[in-house]
Amino acid sequence: MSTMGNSTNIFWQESPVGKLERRKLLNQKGCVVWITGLSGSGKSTLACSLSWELHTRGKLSYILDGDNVRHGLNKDLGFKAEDRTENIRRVGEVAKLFADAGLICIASLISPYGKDRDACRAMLPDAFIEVFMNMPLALCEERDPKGLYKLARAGKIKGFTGIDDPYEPPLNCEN
Ligand SMILES: Nc1ncnc2c1ncn2[C@@H]1O[C@H](COP(=O)(O)OS(=O)(=O)O)[C@@H](OP(=O)(O)O)[C@H]1O
Ligand SMILES: Nc1ncnc2c1ncn2[C@@H]1O[C@H](COP(=O)(O)OP(=O)(O)O)[C@@H](O)[C@H]1O
Repeated sequence: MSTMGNSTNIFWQESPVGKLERRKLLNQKGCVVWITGLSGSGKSTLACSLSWELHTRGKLSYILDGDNVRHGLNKDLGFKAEDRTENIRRVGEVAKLFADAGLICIASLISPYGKDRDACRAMLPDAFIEVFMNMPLALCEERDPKGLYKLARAGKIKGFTGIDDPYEPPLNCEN
């Protein structure tokens, strides 16, 4: 029996089909590619290219994109620090399930805080590849495909990453 968080008296249920069986069936090893960077740095573009490239090679992948996940699972979350932390925690847990299922899970989120990314890495020993889109703020702001930097500079969006909210570059990424 284990006690975790607010759930008590819960028991881990084993499954007859395990990670190794799934690995054999799919002929691939599940993992998480975690793409972090400023808005406009190219996270979604890279996630899509990678997913397509894997598909053409017969590898099963799935993209968890911050914008998309915020339309459903995380629609209750905003952009204050604790909401971003919860956003990353939930996506980390979902990514862990996908990796356990045998997929190459590509998570594409700003994920601005180092401690939150490190917590996800800790959940996935040997299966977490952190990719930093190391683009200067000025370039992202010049691209501004959604017009959000313009709104943030005009004070119409508060707490925008890189403008008036922090982005902590990774210290231990894989690229
Ligand atoms: N305040 C603020 N700061 C940053 N980004 C904002 C904000 N408000 C809305 N958006 C839009 O939300 C997208 C980022 O969502 P994420 O879930 O990746 O953010 S986070 O990881 O929780 O920080 C981000 O998408 P990308 O441009 O693809 O990064 C923006 O379109
Ligand atoms: N390698 C690249 N070179 C030039 N432009 C790019 C590159 N990657 C992405 N872009 C462009 O930058 C903009 C932001 O890319 P996007 O993938 O939406 O970023 P993010 O998901 O980080 O917000 C888009 O207009 C996209 O076409």
